[in-house]
Amino acid sequence: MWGSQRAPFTIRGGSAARPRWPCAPDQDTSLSDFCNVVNLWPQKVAAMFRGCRADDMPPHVFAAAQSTHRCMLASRRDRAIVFLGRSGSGKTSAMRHCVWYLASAYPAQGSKLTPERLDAAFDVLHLFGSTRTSSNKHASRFVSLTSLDFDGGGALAAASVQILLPDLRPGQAPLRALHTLYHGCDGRLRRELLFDQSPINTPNPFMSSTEKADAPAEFSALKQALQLLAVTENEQMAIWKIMAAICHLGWAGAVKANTGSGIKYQFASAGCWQRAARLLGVPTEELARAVFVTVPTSPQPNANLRTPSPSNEREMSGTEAVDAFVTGLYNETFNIIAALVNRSLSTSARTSASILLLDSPGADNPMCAGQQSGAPLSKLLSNYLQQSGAPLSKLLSNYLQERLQAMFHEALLVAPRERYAQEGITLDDGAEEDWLSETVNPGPMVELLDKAPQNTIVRSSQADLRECDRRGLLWLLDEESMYPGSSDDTFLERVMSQYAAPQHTHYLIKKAPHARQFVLQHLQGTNPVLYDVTGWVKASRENPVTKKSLTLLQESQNEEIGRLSSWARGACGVSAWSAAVGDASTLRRASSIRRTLTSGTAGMKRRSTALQAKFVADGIVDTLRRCGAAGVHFVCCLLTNQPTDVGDDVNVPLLRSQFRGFQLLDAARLYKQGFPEHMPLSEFARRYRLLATSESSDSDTVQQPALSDRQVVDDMLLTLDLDVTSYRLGLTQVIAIDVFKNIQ
Ligand SMILES: Nc1ncnc2c1ncn2[C@@H]1O[C@H](COP(=O)(O)OP(=O)(O)OP(=O)(O)O)[C@@H](O)[C@H]1O
Repeated sequence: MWGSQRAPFTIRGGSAARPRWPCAPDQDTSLSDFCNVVNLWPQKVAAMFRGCRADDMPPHVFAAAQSTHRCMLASRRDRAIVFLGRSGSGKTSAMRHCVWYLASAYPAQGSKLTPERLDAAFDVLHLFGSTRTSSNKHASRFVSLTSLDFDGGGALAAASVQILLPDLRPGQAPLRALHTLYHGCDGRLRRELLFDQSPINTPNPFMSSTEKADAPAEFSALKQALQLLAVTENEQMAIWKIMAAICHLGWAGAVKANTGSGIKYQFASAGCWQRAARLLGVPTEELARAVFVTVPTSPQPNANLRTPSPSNEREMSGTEAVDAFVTGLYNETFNIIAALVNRSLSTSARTSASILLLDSPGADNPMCAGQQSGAPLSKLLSNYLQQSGAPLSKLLSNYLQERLQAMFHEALLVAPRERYAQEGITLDDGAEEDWLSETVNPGPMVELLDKAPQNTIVRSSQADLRECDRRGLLWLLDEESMYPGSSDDTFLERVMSQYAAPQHTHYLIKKAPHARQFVLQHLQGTNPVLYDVTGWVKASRENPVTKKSLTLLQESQNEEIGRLSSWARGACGVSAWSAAVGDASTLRRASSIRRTLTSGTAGMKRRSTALQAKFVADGIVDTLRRCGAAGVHFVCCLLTNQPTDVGDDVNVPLLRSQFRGFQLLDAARLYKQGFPEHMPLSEFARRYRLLATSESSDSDTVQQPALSDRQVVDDMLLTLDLDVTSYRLGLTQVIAIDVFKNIQ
């Protein structure tokens, strides 16, 4: 069921069949329409797109992949597709559809990069890197930057996946892979992983007890996928052992030890502790030391001292230490998985340009997860304020969504207008004021979150000084985490005094009635999220216990575990990301993000969790910018229902709020009323002079300076008898809508 072809936002029959619509506002050639993605047999659907003209393509996510491939081939430059949308709206699925389409439409002869292998790679990554939330059963917990590298003929020759900002904490949200392993592994493996000795009646904070029935099938599918990726039995066993150790540490728990002097912690269950140590291949004492030794026994420092010093060792309880250690172990496992996936996808083939696909955890709003369709916003907000607020990790993923929305705003709303202004063309679309308004611009929210402190102050007034002193929330959090006298309350106080009423940014942030809570109006106020800052100051610095897990794994007496963890580090460089080994363009990109993370301020702030999110976002935006002004395509995925909606009817208020939040109508209006195609005058004259029969098409006239070019092109356009409303002649460019492709 397709939306009508040229109408920009057509939604047809959005009821039961499929509740989500990926659409692709494509900057280069056409603005793809909204559509219902109906999973007809994908091969049949894919066949409709191969070799199809841009304007003949039905609105589908395959069209985004096809036109991006065409642009990449024509320009010989990297191109990118960015998937935007709220959590559960289908970004990951749409990204996987694009990868599947490109792998099956453009295979290189004899290449191992089959659609099945790529599918297996994403199955594995998403099984290890997703968790269950109220809006999505399999919500991604990491950013993936997939690079599909094509040879000169446009065939897929290599691929890689960079993993950024993994937010995988078994103590906070049960992770799918642990659940699948524990409930899905068979008798013999179960004994080897010592699960037969586990205290089944003791609750385990790292595992959920729901939906056990699917686990065996899911586990055997996981093993098959790993096999397809050429992960050996020994490597698989090493991974299972680390994960089983995490489960045993969950049962082991922590208690205060009776030492007489100061506070000390130890494992509550000696049996589970020993089993975890056995599986990891480390001495039991070594394991206990790694987990508990940094938990301080000294009294609290004087609260009045504000001398900078890393402070997250303060007040760490035994349970927090176990959580931090397990988080480190799980992240190392995920790092190993990403390195194995990349080993299986990398090739030594020469490549000429790439398509980058960016998928990230979607903007999340717990308020919407529990809403009834059509309820007034004020009612929702007051219900919502009774709930518990979102943690720091949610703020960091919502921050990345704001950065990506800012890119969308820049590419589809700001850049075209700047081009019209430079070319001396006025556009009467009646939206000038809306567009300039701060409230429909993601910029102020991004500034509120990440504005860097200014060292050099040139001021003329007190107001200037205040403005210079203002720094983003992430920077404030970093500063507070450095001072012994600071707390979550002092952090919130500083944020409120800098940004809430009576400051001019008051429309972006509000204090909530409960202590330590505030609301941020994400995505132009369409996605208000309630945050609770409890524990943020501590969480904003890397926990030293988390790092201990890597050392322990590298020193493991289990040869395979030691080898894999050292190799994965070597292959991937730093913990926050993983890249392919082998392909030059991928390495270039990976190392450019690594440079962003390790040099300058980012390098100095590498222990700051909050600021690392900013620097990773900077790296992603830089990488995408290298694809050029028209090189980034956006696929916006829309949620049509909330999990709690009754029936299958489309939730219209929800849909409207996403349209506003993603600025889709503004972008469509500008596209329709503006002139999205543009070409330098000389290029136009060179390309089309044979079609124009006037004298001006004489070859030597094309060499004349800019003014003559303009005359030449003017004559040509008249000779070509084009609709005068479909183009404008700028100072240096012809800008047009639906012209270039029609006169070929
Ligand atoms: N076009 C579609 N039609 C119907 N269901 C879909 C469609 N696309 C995705 N889904 C289903 O919706 C659910 C959420 O999809 P997905 O995980 O891709 O969302 P997401 O936007 O990546 O979420 P998150 O940001 O939380 O990772 C999955 O169960 C998926 O199978």
